[in-house]
Amino acid sequence: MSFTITEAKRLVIKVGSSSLTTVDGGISVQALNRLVDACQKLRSRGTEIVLVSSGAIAAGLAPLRLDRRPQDLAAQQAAAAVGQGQLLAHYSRAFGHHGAEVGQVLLTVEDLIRRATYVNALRALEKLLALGVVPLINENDAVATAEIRFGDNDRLAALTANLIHADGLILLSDVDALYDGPPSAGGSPIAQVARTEDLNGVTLGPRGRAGIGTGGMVTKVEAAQIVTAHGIPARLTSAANAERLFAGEEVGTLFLPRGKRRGARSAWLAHLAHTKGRITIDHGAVSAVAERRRSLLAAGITEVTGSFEAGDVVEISSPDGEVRARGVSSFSAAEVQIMRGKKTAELAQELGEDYQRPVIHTDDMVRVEVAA
Ligand SMILES: Nc1ncnc2c1ncn2[C@@H]1O[C@H](COP(=O)(O)OP(=O)(O)O)[C@@H](O)[C@H]1O
Ligand SMILES: N[C@@H](CCC(=O)OP(=O)(O)O)C(=O)O
Repeated sequence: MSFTITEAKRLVIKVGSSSLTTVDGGISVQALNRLVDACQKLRSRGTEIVLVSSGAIAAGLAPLRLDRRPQDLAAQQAAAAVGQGQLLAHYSRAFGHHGAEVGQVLLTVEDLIRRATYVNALRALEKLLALGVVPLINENDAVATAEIRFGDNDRLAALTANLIHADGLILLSDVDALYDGPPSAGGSPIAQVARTEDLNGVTLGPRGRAGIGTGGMVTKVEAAQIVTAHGIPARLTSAANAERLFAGEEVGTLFLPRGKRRGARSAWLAHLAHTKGRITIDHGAVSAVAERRRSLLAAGITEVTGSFEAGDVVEISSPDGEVRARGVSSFSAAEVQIMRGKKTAELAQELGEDYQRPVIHTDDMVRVEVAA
C-alpha cells in the first residue's frame, strides 16, 4: 500500500519549532510563508488541512526581549501567551494573501481526555473545515502545566489525525527523513517503515538544535505509530521539502498503516482516557479477549483493583501483569468483585438477569499491542 498525498481529502500537517525558527531562535517569517504557500497549493486542489504548528514560545522570545527559550515553566507560559498571538497573526496574514481564513484552536490534554470536551473539539474542527477555514492547532501552553502538557505537538497532531479521521499525518521537521541513527552521527535515511520491527536497530536521538524542538525523533516515531495503528499513514520530512511533498513527490519516510481504520472513540480509549482501575484475567480469557476479540465475561476475571463505576475505563491485564486491553466496564468495581469467576448461568441465578451481560463488550474495548 502507498500513500498518495495528491489523492488525500483531509490531512493533518504538523510543523515543528525547529522548522519555523531562525538560528537565533526567533520566528522565521520566510520559512512560515513558504510553508503556507505549499499548504495553499494542496488546498487549492481541494484537500482539507489542519495545521498543528509549534513555535509559540519561539515567537514570544523577541517581544519579551529574551534571547533563548526560558527554563522555568511560568516564563515559558508567558512567552507562549505572547508568541501564540504573533504566530496566529503571521499565519492569518500569510493565508490571507491567498484569501483563506485561519481559526485558532488551543487544546490542553484535559480537552481530549474528557469525552464531553473531546467531542466538542471534534465538532469545532469539523465546522471550521466545512466553512473552508484552516484550523491552526497548538497546545494551550499559557495554561499548560508540566503534568498536563501533551509533551509535544507530535502526539497532539497524531491524536488530532485520529480524531478527525484524516487520510494522512504529515510531520514536518528540520530533518528530511528518519535516519537509522542520528543524522549528525552519519546515519542513512529510511524510505519506509512497514512494521514496528523495521525500527529495530534504529537509534532515535534527541532534538536537533539545542533549546528549539522538544521531542526529537522519539516523539515523531511515536506519533507515526499512534496513527498507523489506526489505519492512517504518516510521512515525515523537512518543512523545506513541503512543496515537493505536496506536489506528489515521495520524499522523506513513509510509515505504512498497520491496523484497519478505527473510530475516534477507540482512539480515545487507546490513547487518552484515564483508567480508573484494573481487571486481571486468566490465560483463557486473555486468548478470548486479546486474540479472538471476544467480549470479557466475568468467568475469566481473577482480580479487580481500583474503584470504578459502570461506564469508567479500566485496564485489562494478563495473569503476569501485562496490559492487554482497555475498555469501558459495564459494572462497578464492587459489582465485578462479586461477579468475578462466575459463569453466566450462575450470575443470572444469583444476581439477576442484568448480570448476564459481558463485563466489557468487545465493541467497548481496544486491544493493546504487545511485543512479539
Ligand atoms: N534517527 C534520527 N533520524 C532523524 N533525525 C533524528 C534522529 N535522531 C535524532 N534526530 C534529530 O531529531 C531532530 C528533530 O526533532 P526536533 O528538534 O524535536 O524537531 P521539531 O522541532 O521539528 O519537532 C532532528 O533535527 C535530528 O537531529
Ligand atoms: N507548543 C510549543 C511547542 C511544543 C513542541 O512540541 O515543539 P516541537 O517539538 O518543536 O514540535 C510551542 O508552540 O512553542
